[in-house]
Amino acid sequence: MTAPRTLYDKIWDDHVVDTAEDGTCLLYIDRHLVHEVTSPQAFEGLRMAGRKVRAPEKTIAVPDHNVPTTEGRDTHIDNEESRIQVDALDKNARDFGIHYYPVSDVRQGIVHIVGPEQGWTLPGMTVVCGDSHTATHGAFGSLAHGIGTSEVEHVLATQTLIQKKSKNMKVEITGKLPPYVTAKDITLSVIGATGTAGGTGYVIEYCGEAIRDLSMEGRMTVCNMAIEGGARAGLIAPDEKTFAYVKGRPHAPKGEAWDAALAYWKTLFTDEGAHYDKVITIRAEDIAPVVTWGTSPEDVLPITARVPAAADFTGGKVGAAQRSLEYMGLTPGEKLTDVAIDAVFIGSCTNGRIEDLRAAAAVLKGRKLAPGVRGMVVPGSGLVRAQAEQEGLAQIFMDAGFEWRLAGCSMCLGMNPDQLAPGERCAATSNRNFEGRMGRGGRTHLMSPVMAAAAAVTGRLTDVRELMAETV
Ligand SMILES: CC(C)[C@H](C(=O)O)[C@@H](O)C(=O)O
Ligand code: SF4
Repeated sequence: MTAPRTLYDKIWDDHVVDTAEDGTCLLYIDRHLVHEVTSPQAFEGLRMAGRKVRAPEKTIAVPDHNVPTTEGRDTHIDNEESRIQVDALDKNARDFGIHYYPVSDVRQGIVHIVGPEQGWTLPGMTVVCGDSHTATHGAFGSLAHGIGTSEVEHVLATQTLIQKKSKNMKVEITGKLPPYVTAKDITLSVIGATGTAGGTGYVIEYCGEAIRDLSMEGRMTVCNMAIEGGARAGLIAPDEKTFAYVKGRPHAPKGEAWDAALAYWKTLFTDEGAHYDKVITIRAEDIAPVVTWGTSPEDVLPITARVPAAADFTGGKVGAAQRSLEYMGLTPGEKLTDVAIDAVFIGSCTNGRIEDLRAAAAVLKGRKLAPGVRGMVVPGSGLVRAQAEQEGLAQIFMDAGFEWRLAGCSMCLGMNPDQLAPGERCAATSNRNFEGRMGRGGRTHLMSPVMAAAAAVTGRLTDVRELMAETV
């Protein structure tokens, strides 16, 4: 009998090619996702060394960060730096013969939305990308994490990665989520409880009834933010929902290969009695719709709370809270629901999938954006966009006064024309509220799609449960 193993242990063991004396391993990589920002030097390195991409059939590229989300971007991008990066990806994809979804392709979108959608992300795989939110793919029970540009080159050239194993952490969410409390509230609440360094050195496995109850899209939202809690990766054991989601996707196995894959995937769970180095348990019933008030994703509070004072904190956090409050332009003691907003952003790899858009549209149906508030909905991929149009969601957003955009990272980070003006305050469904993240001087409050939609209607941070208790 082998010792009981965690899900992470199993995936790790199945990918080790070689182990050095100090425990460092060479891991085989099953999928390498590539975007325009972190790949140009890596491809340049290959060119200079006269090397090829080792496994072009396992390498998938898509431009997402720098692309404008308005029409015309397939023929021209105004910003020179963005244009150079997108053009370089076009050329590298062609020259090295990897899979590619250019902006003109309806399948283009945010890399972490495209991978699962196209069936590139499968249970039990190792998935890497030069991007921290690669953690998203862990929702399938795959070991997925971000890598740096020199590692991107290493994976391109060898299809392997040098890694040290992390420790195991279990985050269990017991019980059932209350109404209007979502996957986003789970993941933000976990970070609120553990802090942005709480997961440092760990791979988190999320489990428990509330996680099992989530759809695949909700599970992706949870794993997406594992990195915001400092973890190397987030994982959820695959189950029938996972298999149903994957089945029939363009790059999922078919026929006998499917049966063989399924038999393996069913072994991907943590054995009874396996050891976790750290365990955190949260009751789903205790999770409220939350928003962030500060400039770190750990600055999380229930929407029913008031803006904290720096003095409420201890140690280094006192100064950090003071700076956050100043940057965010907030007054201690003010009710969060009294904080007025200027903009609403619905999108990103955290919450830019079809279920997110359905949830936001259900709140916005028959309602309008508050006067003076600008709203933008940016689907996570061209296919999500097409689906939302077909279901009539796009019309609901436009009727409410939102701009309906093309797919990309958009406002989530200020690398493209979608940005906040200095001082503008935004209710956002993305994952980072850092200073200047959405544009210089811009202020970001992170929340779920239903909470962002509720804020859009009232023009201030809002408890979606109260809004939905009113009749339209
Ligand atoms: C640009 C990219 C390297 C970056 C990341 O790694 O996460 C971005 O996606 C982000 O969300 O900040
Ligand atoms: S949507 Fe935001 S978080 Fe996700 S990859 Fe793009 S920039 Fe990073």
